[in-house]
Amino acid sequence: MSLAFGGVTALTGVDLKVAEGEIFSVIGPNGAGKSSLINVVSGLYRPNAGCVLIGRKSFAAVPAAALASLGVARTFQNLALFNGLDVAGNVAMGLAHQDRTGLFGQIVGSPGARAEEARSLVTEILAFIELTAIADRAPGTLPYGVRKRVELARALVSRPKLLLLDEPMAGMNAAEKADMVRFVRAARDRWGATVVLIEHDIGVVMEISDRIAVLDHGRKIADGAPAEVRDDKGVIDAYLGVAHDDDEIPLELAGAA
Ligand SMILES: Nc1ncnc2c1ncn2[C@@H]1O[C@H](COP(=O)(O)OP(=O)(O)OP(=O)(O)O)[C@@H](O)[C@H]1O
Repeated sequence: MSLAFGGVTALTGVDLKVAEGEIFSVIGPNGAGKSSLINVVSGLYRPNAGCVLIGRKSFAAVPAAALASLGVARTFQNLALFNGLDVAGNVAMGLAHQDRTGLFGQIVGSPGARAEEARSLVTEILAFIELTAIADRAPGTLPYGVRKRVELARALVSRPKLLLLDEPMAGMNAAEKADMVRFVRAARDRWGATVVLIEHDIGVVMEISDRIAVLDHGRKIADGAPAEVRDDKGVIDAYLGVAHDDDEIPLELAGAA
Protein backbone atom coordinates (compact mmCIF):
# COMPACT_ATOMS: atom_id res chain seq x y z
CA MET A 1 0.00 0.00 0.00
CA SER A 2 1.13 3.56 -0.65
CA LEU A 3 0.16 6.89 0.88
CA ALA A 4 1.19 10.45 0.04
CA PHE A 5 0.29 13.89 1.33
CA GLY A 6 0.81 16.28 -1.55
CA GLY A 7 4.50 15.95 -2.27
CA VAL A 8 5.26 14.04 0.95
CA THR A 9 5.34 10.28 0.58
CA ALA A 10 4.41 8.64 3.86
CA LEU A 11 4.24 5.00 2.74
CA THR A 12 5.62 3.35 -0.39
CA GLY A 13 4.56 -0.16 -1.36
CA VAL A 14 4.23 -1.33 2.24
CA ASP A 15 2.90 -4.87 2.34
CA LEU A 16 2.12 -6.39 5.73
CA LYS A 17 0.23 -9.43 6.88
CA VAL A 18 -0.71 -9.81 10.53
CA ALA A 19 -1.92 -13.23 11.66
CA GLU A 20 -4.88 -13.65 13.98
CA GLY A 21 -3.95 -13.53 17.64
CA GLU A 22 -0.49 -12.18 16.92
CA ILE A 23 1.23 -9.26 18.67
CA PHE A 24 2.77 -7.45 15.73
CA SER A 25 4.95 -4.39 16.28
CA VAL A 26 5.81 -1.71 13.77
CA ILE A 27 9.03 0.14 14.49
CA GLY A 28 11.16 2.67 12.67
CA PRO A 29 12.78 6.09 13.10
CA ASN A 30 10.70 9.26 13.49
CA GLY A 31 8.70 10.03 10.36
CA ALA A 32 9.09 6.46 9.05
CA GLY A 33 5.35 6.14 8.48
CA LYS A 34 4.24 4.12 11.50
CA SER A 35 1.31 6.30 12.55
CA SER A 36 0.30 6.73 8.92
CA LEU A 37 0.02 2.97 8.64
CA ILE A 38 -2.28 2.72 11.66
CA ASN A 39 -4.26 5.69 10.38
CA VAL A 40 -4.84 3.87 7.09
CA VAL A 41 -5.92 0.68 8.85
CA SER A 42 -8.28 2.63 11.10
CA GLY A 43 -9.77 4.56 8.19
CA LEU A 44 -8.42 8.03 8.98
CA TYR A 45 -6.34 8.05 5.80
CA ARG A 46 -7.22 6.65 2.41
CA PRO A 47 -4.25 4.99 0.68
CA ASN A 48 -3.33 6.28 -2.79
CA ALA A 49 -2.73 2.73 -3.91
CA GLY A 50 -3.38 -0.70 -2.48
CA CYS A 51 -6.00 -1.93 -0.05
CA VAL A 52 -6.56 -3.09 3.51
CA LEU A 53 -7.92 -6.53 4.31
CA ILE A 54 -9.61 -6.97 7.69
CA GLY A 55 -10.57 -10.59 8.09
CA ARG A 56 -12.06 -11.49 4.71
CA LYS A 57 -13.16 -7.96 3.86
CA SER A 58 -11.10 -5.84 1.51
CA PHE A 59 -11.21 -2.03 1.53
CA ALA A 60 -9.80 0.61 -0.79
CA ALA A 61 -10.47 2.89 2.18
CA VAL A 62 -11.47 1.49 5.54
CA PRO A 63 -14.84 2.98 6.60
CA ALA A 64 -13.89 4.73 9.86
CA ALA A 65 -17.53 4.93 10.97
CA ALA A 66 -17.89 1.16 10.70
CA LEU A 67 -14.62 0.39 12.44
CA ALA A 68 -16.19 -0.87 15.65
CA SER A 69 -18.52 -3.21 13.82
CA LEU A 70 -15.48 -4.57 11.98
CA GLY A 71 -14.05 -5.42 15.41
CA VAL A 72 -11.28 -2.82 15.31
CA ALA A 73 -10.35 -0.48 18.16
CA ARG A 74 -7.41 1.86 18.51
CA THR A 75 -5.60 4.19 20.86
CA PHE A 76 -3.93 7.42 19.83
CA GLN A 77 -0.39 8.70 20.23
CA ASN A 78 -1.60 11.64 22.31
CA LEU A 79 -3.85 11.25 25.34
CA ALA A 80 -7.45 11.65 24.31
CA LEU A 81 -9.60 11.26 27.41
CA PHE A 82 -12.68 13.26 28.32
CA ASN A 83 -12.03 15.23 31.48
CA GLY A 84 -15.73 15.81 32.05
CA LEU A 85 -16.26 12.07 32.49
CA ASP A 86 -14.85 9.86 35.21
CA VAL A 87 -12.70 6.82 34.44
CA ALA A 88 -15.69 4.46 34.10
CA GLY A 89 -17.42 6.97 31.82
CA ASN A 90 -14.37 7.23 29.60
CA VAL A 91 -14.13 3.46 29.36
CA ALA A 92 -17.85 3.28 28.54
CA MET A 93 -17.24 5.56 25.57
CA GLY A 94 -15.56 2.57 23.97
CA LEU A 95 -19.05 1.09 23.65
CA ALA A 96 -20.62 4.23 22.25
CA HIS A 97 -20.96 2.74 18.77
CA GLN A 98 -23.42 0.21 20.16
CA ASP A 99 -25.92 2.92 20.91
CA ARG A 100 -25.10 6.33 19.60
CA THR A 101 -28.05 7.88 21.34
CA GLY A 102 -26.93 8.23 24.88
CA LEU A 103 -25.18 5.07 25.84
CA PHE A 104 -23.54 6.89 28.69
CA GLY A 105 -26.92 7.84 30.08
CA GLN A 106 -27.97 4.23 29.94
CA ILE A 107 -24.90 3.05 31.73
CA VAL A 108 -25.16 5.47 34.60
CA GLY A 109 -28.89 5.44 35.14
CA SER A 110 -31.61 3.63 33.36
CA PRO A 111 -32.48 -0.02 33.75
CA GLY A 112 -32.60 -2.52 30.93
CA ALA A 113 -30.61 -5.41 29.66
CA ARG A 114 -28.34 -3.41 27.37
CA ALA A 115 -27.42 -0.94 30.05
CA GLU A 116 -26.76 -3.79 32.43
CA GLU A 117 -24.59 -5.52 29.85
CA ALA A 118 -22.64 -2.34 29.15
CA ARG A 119 -22.13 -1.78 32.85
CA SER A 120 -20.85 -5.28 33.35
CA LEU A 121 -18.46 -4.96 30.39
CA VAL A 122 -17.03 -1.76 31.88
CA THR A 123 -16.76 -3.36 35.33
CA GLU A 124 -15.00 -6.37 33.89
CA ILE A 125 -12.47 -4.31 31.94
CA LEU A 126 -11.76 -2.03 34.89
CA ALA A 127 -11.04 -5.11 37.01
CA PHE A 128 -8.91 -6.60 34.25
CA ILE A 129 -6.81 -3.47 33.99
CA GLU A 130 -6.71 -3.03 37.77
CA LEU A 131 -8.46 0.33 37.86
CA THR A 132 -11.63 -0.59 39.76
CA ALA A 133 -10.58 1.47 42.77
CA ILE A 134 -10.39 4.67 40.71
CA ALA A 135 -13.49 4.14 38.54
CA ASP A 136 -15.06 7.41 39.70
CA ARG A 137 -11.96 9.59 39.46
CA ALA A 138 -11.54 12.30 36.84
CA PRO A 139 -8.72 11.42 34.41
CA GLY A 140 -7.05 14.80 34.97
CA THR A 141 -6.29 13.86 38.57
CA LEU A 142 -4.44 10.66 37.61
CA PRO A 143 -0.78 10.06 36.76
CA TYR A 144 0.02 9.90 33.05
CA GLY A 145 0.73 6.16 33.02
CA VAL A 146 -2.66 5.43 34.58
CA ARG A 147 -4.42 7.63 32.03
CA LYS A 148 -2.79 5.62 29.24
CA ARG A 149 -4.18 2.50 30.89
CA VAL A 150 -7.66 4.04 30.88
CA GLU A 151 -7.26 4.54 27.12
CA LEU A 152 -6.33 0.90 26.72
CA ALA A 153 -9.38 -0.09 28.75
CA ARG A 154 -11.58 2.07 26.52
CA ALA A 155 -10.22 0.30 23.45
CA LEU A 156 -10.63 -3.13 25.05
CA VAL A 157 -14.15 -2.75 26.41
CA SER A 158 -15.71 -3.56 23.03
CA ARG A 159 -13.64 -6.78 22.85
CA PRO A 160 -11.98 -5.85 19.56
CA LYS A 161 -10.65 -8.54 17.27
CA LEU A 162 -7.98 -6.11 16.12
CA LEU A 163 -6.39 -3.67 18.53
CA LEU A 164 -4.25 -0.86 17.11
CA LEU A 165 -1.97 0.76 19.70
CA ASP A 166 -0.06 3.90 18.75
CA GLU A 167 2.79 4.31 21.24
CA PRO A 168 0.81 3.21 24.30
CA MET A 169 3.94 3.27 26.46
CA ALA A 170 5.35 6.64 25.41
CA GLY A 171 6.28 8.75 28.41
CA MET A 172 5.94 5.88 30.87
CA ASN A 173 8.48 4.81 33.43
CA ALA A 174 9.83 1.25 33.51
CA ALA A 175 7.24 -0.03 36.00
CA GLU A 176 4.36 1.49 34.03
CA LYS A 177 5.70 -0.02 30.81
CA ALA A 178 5.97 -3.44 32.45
CA ASP A 179 2.32 -3.16 33.51
CA MET A 180 1.28 -2.16 30.02
CA VAL A 181 3.16 -5.12 28.49
CA ARG A 182 1.38 -7.41 30.93
CA PHE A 183 -2.06 -5.99 30.06
CA VAL A 184 -1.54 -6.08 26.29
CA ARG A 185 -0.36 -9.64 26.46
CA ALA A 186 -3.20 -10.65 28.79
CA ALA A 187 -5.75 -9.04 26.45
CA ARG A 188 -4.42 -11.11 23.59
CA ASP A 189 -4.35 -14.28 25.69
CA ARG A 190 -7.77 -13.80 27.24
CA TRP A 191 -9.78 -12.57 24.25
CA GLY A 192 -7.60 -13.62 21.34
CA ALA A 193 -7.21 -10.03 20.16
CA THR A 194 -4.77 -9.43 17.33
CA VAL A 195 -2.53 -6.53 18.33
CA VAL A 196 -0.68 -4.08 16.09
CA LEU A 197 1.66 -2.01 18.21
CA ILE A 198 3.75 1.04 17.44
CA GLU A 199 6.45 1.45 20.03
CA HIS A 200 9.81 3.21 20.26
CA ASP A 201 11.18 1.24 23.22
CA ILE A 202 13.02 -1.56 21.48
CA GLY A 203 13.36 -3.56 24.69
CA VAL A 204 9.58 -3.64 25.05
CA VAL A 205 9.13 -4.48 21.37
CA MET A 206 11.56 -7.39 21.54
CA GLU A 207 9.88 -8.71 24.66
CA ILE A 208 6.27 -8.53 23.62
CA SER A 209 6.19 -9.11 19.86
CA ASP A 210 5.57 -12.30 17.93
CA ARG A 211 6.67 -10.48 14.79
CA ILE A 212 8.06 -7.06 13.96
CA ALA A 213 8.01 -4.94 10.81
CA VAL A 214 10.53 -2.15 10.38
CA LEU A 215 9.69 0.96 8.37
CA ASP A 216 12.22 3.51 7.19
CA HIS A 217 11.29 6.51 5.05
CA GLY A 218 7.91 4.94 4.33
CA ARG A 219 9.29 1.63 3.10
CA LYS A 220 9.29 -1.72 4.84
CA ILE A 221 12.93 -2.72 5.30
CA ALA A 222 12.43 -5.84 7.42
CA ASP A 223 9.69 -8.11 8.71
CA GLY A 224 10.16 -11.15 10.92
CA ALA A 225 10.59 -12.62 14.38
CA PRO A 226 12.27 -10.37 16.98
CA ALA A 227 15.64 -12.13 16.73
CA GLU A 228 15.69 -11.91 12.92
CA VAL A 229 14.87 -8.21 12.96
CA ARG A 230 17.38 -7.49 15.72
CA ASP A 231 20.18 -9.03 13.69
CA ASP A 232 19.20 -7.45 10.36
CA LYS A 233 21.97 -5.18 9.11
CA GLY A 234 19.56 -2.92 7.25
CA VAL A 235 17.65 -2.36 10.47
CA ILE A 236 20.80 -1.60 12.43
CA ASP A 237 21.83 0.87 9.73
CA ALA A 238 18.46 2.59 9.73
CA TYR A 239 18.65 3.10 13.46
CA LEU A 240 22.29 4.19 13.54
CA GLY A 241 22.25 6.06 10.26
CA VAL A 242 25.84 4.92 9.66
CA ALA A 243 27.62 2.06 7.95
CA HIS A 244 27.58 -1.05 10.11
CA ASP A 245 30.35 -3.12 11.48
CA ASP A 246 29.67 -6.80 12.08
CA ASP A 247 30.55 -6.44 15.73
CA GLU A 248 28.57 -3.32 16.32
CA ILE A 249 24.99 -3.47 17.42
CA PRO A 250 23.17 -0.36 18.59
CA LEU A 251 23.06 -0.23 22.33
CA GLU A 252 19.28 -0.33 22.50
CA LEU A 253 19.09 -3.33 20.20
CA ALA A 254 21.92 -5.13 21.93
CA GLY A 255 20.34 -4.44 25.31
CA ALA A 256 17.16 -6.10 24.18
CA ALA A 257 18.90 -9.33 23.18
N1 LIG B 1 -1.70 14.45 7.94
C1 LIG B 1 -0.50 14.61 7.36
N2 LIG B 1 -0.26 15.61 6.49
C2 LIG B 1 0.93 15.75 5.91
N3 LIG B 1 1.98 14.95 6.10
C3 LIG B 1 1.82 13.93 6.97
C4 LIG B 1 0.58 13.69 7.66
N4 LIG B 1 0.71 12.60 8.45
C5 LIG B 1 1.97 12.17 8.27
N5 LIG B 1 2.64 12.95 7.38
C6 LIG B 1 4.02 12.78 6.93
O1 LIG B 1 4.18 11.42 6.61
C7 LIG B 1 5.46 10.97 7.03
C8 LIG B 1 5.29 9.81 8.00
O2 LIG B 1 4.76 10.30 9.23
P1 LIG B 1 4.24 9.36 10.40
O3 LIG B 1 3.66 10.25 11.45
O4 LIG B 1 3.40 8.28 9.85
O5 LIG B 1 5.61 8.75 10.92
P2 LIG B 1 5.91 7.97 12.28
O6 LIG B 1 6.81 6.84 11.91
O7 LIG B 1 4.65 7.64 12.99
O8 LIG B 1 6.73 9.06 13.10
P3 LIG B 1 6.87 9.28 14.70
O9 LIG B 1 7.67 8.13 15.23
O10 LIG B 1 7.61 10.57 14.80
O11 LIG B 1 5.47 9.32 15.28
C9 LIG B 1 6.16 12.16 7.66
O12 LIG B 1 6.96 12.75 6.64
C10 LIG B 1 5.03 13.06 8.03
O13 LIG B 1 5.43 14.40 8.05
